[in-house]
Amino acid sequence: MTAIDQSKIRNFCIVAHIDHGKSTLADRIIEKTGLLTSREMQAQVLDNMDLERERGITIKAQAVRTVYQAQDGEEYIFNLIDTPGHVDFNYEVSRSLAACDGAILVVDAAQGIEAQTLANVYLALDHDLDVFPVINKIDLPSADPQRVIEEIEDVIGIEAQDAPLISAKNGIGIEEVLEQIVKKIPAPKGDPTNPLQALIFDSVYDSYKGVIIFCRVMEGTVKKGTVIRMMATGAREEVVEVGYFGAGQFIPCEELSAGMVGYITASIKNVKDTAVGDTVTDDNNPCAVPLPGYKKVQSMVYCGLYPADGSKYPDLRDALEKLQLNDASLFYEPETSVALGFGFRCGFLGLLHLEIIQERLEREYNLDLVTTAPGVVYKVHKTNGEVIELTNPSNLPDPSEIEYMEEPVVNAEIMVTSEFIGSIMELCQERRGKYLGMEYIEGTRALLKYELPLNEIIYDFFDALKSRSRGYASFDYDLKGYERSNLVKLDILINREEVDALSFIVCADSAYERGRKMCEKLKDEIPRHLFEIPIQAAIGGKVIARETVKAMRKDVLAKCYGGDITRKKKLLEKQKEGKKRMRQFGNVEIPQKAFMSVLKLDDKN
Ligand SMILES: Nc1nc2c(ncn2[C@@H]2O[C@H](COP(=O)(O)OP(=O)(O)OP(=O)(O)O)[C@@H](O)[C@H]2O)c(=O)[nH]1
Repeated sequence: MTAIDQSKIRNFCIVAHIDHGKSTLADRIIEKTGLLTSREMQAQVLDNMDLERERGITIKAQAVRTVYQAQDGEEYIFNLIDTPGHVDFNYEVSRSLAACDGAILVVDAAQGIEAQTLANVYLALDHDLDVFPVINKIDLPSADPQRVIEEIEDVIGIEAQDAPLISAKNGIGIEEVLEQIVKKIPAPKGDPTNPLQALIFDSVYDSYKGVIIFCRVMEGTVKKGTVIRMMATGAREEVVEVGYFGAGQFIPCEELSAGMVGYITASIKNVKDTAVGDTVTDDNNPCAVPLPGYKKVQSMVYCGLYPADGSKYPDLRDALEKLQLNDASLFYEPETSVALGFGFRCGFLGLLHLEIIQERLEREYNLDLVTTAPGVVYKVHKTNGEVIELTNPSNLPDPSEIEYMEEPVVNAEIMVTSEFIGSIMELCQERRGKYLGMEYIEGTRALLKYELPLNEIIYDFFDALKSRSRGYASFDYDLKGYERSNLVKLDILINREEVDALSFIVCADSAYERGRKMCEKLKDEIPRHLFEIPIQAAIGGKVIARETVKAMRKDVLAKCYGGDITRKKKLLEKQKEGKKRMRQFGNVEIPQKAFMSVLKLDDKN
């Protein structure tokens, strides 16, 4: 097969605020375009595809190739690269954008620009992508496309007068979007005869093929037999297959050359070797420098994961190992807790990432988990000059050994309608936010800029934001760096014994308040026992708050007058079920929910 004409390739992504219709538009684009160019059809690549179909690969690809027959009579290859839609994955988003030459900006015709629209579009413009807007959901009665066009021009400053007005849901205006992709997104550049330089923007593990690298070739050519080297990780392997992904399957091809997007397999065993953002080069003819922008992923949020049933520890270890095969940003190491026994300290990109992993462990691996409160990474500067990165509050050195501590802070942008500005500012203030400024957009909405400590937003900030703005606020943030702060460790004592898994780090100014609320929460969560249970919050041995769970005999059958044995059985079963989720600590049983209770302390929620 002869090389593909670079001028007929378009590499792009779709950026949008959540729910503005990105996935629906992507589906429509794929639906209205073909799988192969007419020349490829004759070459019978389809034989290879059946093989893939038999194996039933169901990996969701980060990049889909389709072929569009344009109005100028030419065939264009579209590579649609997916970008994750959540701030937790901002780095992955930036690498996906770096693999594109242009972006479609989808904006909801009724809602207009939102915080994520701005964050994503600025990210795309930062990567020098050509961005063109599309107004979606024009079928909605509340749609006001003209207002949204003006908003895009005023706020973002890009031309929007000829933006296609579409309904992705009803398939209206899609043809115009396809034509604009051809006209407004530039063809890729790069020389196929240069040394290989390809950007990894995603990789997935397949038990049969090994790691499948999704990449954009910037310079040079890669084919079966090329010995490739990942420049940052140093991994080296011979290429087994190259190809692209289309119509739900992997389609092998002869080579990937400059400007193309596709996949490479090379019997690599671990996604850790193929880090997102790394550069693939030819080991025998390497490029001079790697592509810019590579960053090692860093966990932002840590928590302890423990099996509810201690005997399931090996199962949890196996499950984490399997998940990590496919998720290089998941970190874990064994730890022990006095309260919870053997488990793991795990690191995540953010709370959403944590929730996804927790959910997968529970659903796919059938594990009952106890999760300790998530926390951020603190930097502890000790008096002897040593700096510790603290991921588990229990490991905090003795206060006499601490010179000072630092915590991560973020730059946050909150978009909100004017009537809620007051209550959102109040919320940011409560969360130790530093006000940076405010911009009005279209008169009725404002973009608030705050600097906030990360540990104030990983808990219930998003929920609080939503409830205080009746769902109207949207939010985006970026890690800024570390700042010195007056922090203390708050310990919780139940029945006069410290429960290490409940300790957390908190700003000294709000320690009293947090301690009090925490005790109140725990009082509600911990069931009554045969004896009285004091719940105390303490800093460095000094008790600052106390609640008591009164003694009571718990008789679940008390409600069952009459002799309905099935009903009794059901209740006893239910109680047994509840038991599994409890942790025995000393004489006290603590339900799993209690360990997460530090998360929801906002009164106004
Ligand atoms: N009325 C109307 N609804 C639409 C249109 N396009 C998408 N939707 C709906 O809007 C919702 C969100 O659409 P998605 O395509 O999932 O949005 P998204 O931006 O991909 O959202 P995330 O995947 O959550 O980031 C879905 O319920 C769609 O059915 C449209 O043109 N008109």
